[in-house]
Amino acid sequence: MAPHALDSIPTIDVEPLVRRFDDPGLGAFPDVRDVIEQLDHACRNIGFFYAAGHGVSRELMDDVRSLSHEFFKLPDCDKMRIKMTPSSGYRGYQKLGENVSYGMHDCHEAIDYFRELGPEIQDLELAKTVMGPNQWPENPKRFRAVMEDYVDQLRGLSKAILRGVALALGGEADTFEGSRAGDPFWILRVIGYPPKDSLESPESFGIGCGEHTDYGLLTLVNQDPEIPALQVKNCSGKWLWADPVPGTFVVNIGDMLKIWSNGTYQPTLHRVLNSAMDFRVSVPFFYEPNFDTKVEPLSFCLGNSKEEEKPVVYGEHLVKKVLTNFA
Ligand SMILES: O=C(O)CCC(=O)C(=O)O
Ligand SMILES: [Fe+2]
Repeated sequence: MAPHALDSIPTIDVEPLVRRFDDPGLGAFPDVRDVIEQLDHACRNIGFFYAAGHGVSRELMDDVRSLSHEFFKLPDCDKMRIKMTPSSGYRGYQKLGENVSYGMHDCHEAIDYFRELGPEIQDLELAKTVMGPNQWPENPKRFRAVMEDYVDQLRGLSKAILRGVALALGGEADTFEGSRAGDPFWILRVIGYPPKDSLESPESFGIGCGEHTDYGLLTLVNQDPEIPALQVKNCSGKWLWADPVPGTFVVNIGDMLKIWSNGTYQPTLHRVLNSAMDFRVSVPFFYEPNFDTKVEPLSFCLGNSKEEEKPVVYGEHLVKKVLTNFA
């Protein structure tokens, strides 16, 4: 079935899925079935939705963003103490304009955190590019503890949402667990976008983050309220605003879900515009497959599309993207 162009991004109350996620009969509850239907509709037709009823407290979501604002206000010399370099495994702080999307410089500054890899993965040649401990700033003092708690909670939430996605695709609830994504890689990006009037050349720097799809499984974005910035391209090519809805996450699917679903669920192009008068913080959390997993169409999705999706090893896809993301 060809996707149907939506004119707005749906909101899904995922509460029944989160509350019952460990129940062996998950897919049989009427309230969960209702969520699954909505997930299927959103993932087929736009690849984006707002998640409400997710159980992560407003206080924690707000704290993550306000600590990020505090960090970005520090003098450059303090921020550069946790500078990202190839030898830091591309973990750490990047100045304004260093990040690149499809060859274009993005107008943002950011800190990247990646899951630290276990000994079995560290021996893989491929893993060497992104190896290394994460770099935590000395200030704000609570930064590390809050971000680590946040990552733990978002891992749990992503796993619950993916059980719903697996059921929506017609598989077992644990399809994205075990050797597929049971030991998931993850990325946390703490991003700061400058206000429009601070830009030397708003024409060339108006793009906070160029048009792209996300490369993993599921992304959960926690964005500042009241600053419209994120835009999503629907399947008729129209840009829709993903305006902030306080207390919700903007959730979108990534390239790996396209392969596993054999094209049934499409990752959607999106971008960020720096058109606001205020400094904007957004903190996307990327929930990914296991680092060494070969991602290939699920058996029950074979035949869904005219052309079968080609398999990729997730870690290879990640490393390729990381190496082209920096100036
Ligand atoms: O800033 C945002 O809201 C989203 C950023 C984004 O799309 C990304 O980092 O992949
Ligand atoms: Fe993105």
